[in-house]
Amino acid sequence: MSERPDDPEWRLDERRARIDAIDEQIQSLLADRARTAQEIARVKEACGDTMFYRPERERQVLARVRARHQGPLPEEDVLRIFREIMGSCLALEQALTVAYFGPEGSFTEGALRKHFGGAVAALPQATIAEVFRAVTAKAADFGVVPVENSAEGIVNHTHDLLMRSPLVIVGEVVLRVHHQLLARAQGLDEITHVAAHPQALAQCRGWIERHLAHCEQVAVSNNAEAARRAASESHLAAVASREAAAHWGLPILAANIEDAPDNATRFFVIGRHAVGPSGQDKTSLLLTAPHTPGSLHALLEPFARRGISLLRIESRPAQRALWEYVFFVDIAGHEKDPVIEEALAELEQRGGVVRRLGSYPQAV
Ligand SMILES: O=C(O)C(=O)C[C@]1(C(=O)O)C=C[C@@H](O)C=C1
Repeated sequence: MSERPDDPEWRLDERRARIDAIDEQIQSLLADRARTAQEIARVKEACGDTMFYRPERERQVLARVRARHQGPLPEEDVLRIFREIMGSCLALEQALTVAYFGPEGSFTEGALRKHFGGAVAALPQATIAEVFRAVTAKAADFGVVPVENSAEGIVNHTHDLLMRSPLVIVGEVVLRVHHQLLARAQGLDEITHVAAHPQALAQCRGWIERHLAHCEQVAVSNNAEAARRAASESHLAAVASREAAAHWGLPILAANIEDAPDNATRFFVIGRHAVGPSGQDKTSLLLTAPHTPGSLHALLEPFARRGISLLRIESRPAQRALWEYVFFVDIAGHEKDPVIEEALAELEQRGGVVRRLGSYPQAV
């Protein structure tokens, strides 16, 4: 090895030696952190506490990472690395199984990995109802289901299941959604059919009208299924994710074809046990109001009077009587916050609360 500082080879070797030394420190700190998580597990066990996964604490750790962040790595990348570290530490405490609306390569799996990292066992389910069933039957510890899309609105099926299920919401995940056109065809003119979930077709309506006006649109149960078909049918293109392209070895004929560039999907993490406050929480509620003038106003007024922010309100048929509606309401804060406790007690007294669906940390 040359020793001259102006020699490029010497400069490269010198910096690589620095990276080797830094890696050694990172690895030793990671082992320290992992051993500390194991100690935490023993403390929890000693108190008879079997809740090893603590979404509220994870939210606080990630909020600290974000507050400290100064680059040069992108903030999203640093957050992802810390999520993985926590996920691996948690796996030393307890092996988790998480059911999700599959199949493999679906956006819901992407949301699961964003939230839990790579260390949990992921269990794909054919329907959203199966995800609820797996968690209720303890075949999985948690479940991940889609809730709403910024372009197409709410996922009705998830809301109808939440209405009937004893499970609680323990987390939310927001995922930027990009759609790719996948096909084995050489060019767009060879394609005769374009397949996807109806919501994905709707999210790419403009692009499809401009570039695939000659094609028949095929609605399928999910985009991963569309990709599976595109892998064997050469004149069929699928609208699906990059993960699906990799999974089926399909070329991407056109990238990011969604009409709205800020297209995002929100997911709920569902579980059997309530989550404590993190300091940055949301509470989801199922409310009802009689068919009388001003009843919706009266329902929301206890929140407004106390300065509690209303984040979302959706109405759904109550499934009890024709034209009876329930409201899915998200407010800022945790149900244990004194002002929220007060507002809920007032509403409960009036019969306005059907169910508390859960308090959970806001998505990072
Ligand atoms: O703080 C805890 O309770 C831990 O178990 C440690 C830890 C972490 O790695 O930081 C791991 C898992 C929990 O979900 C939250 C945090």
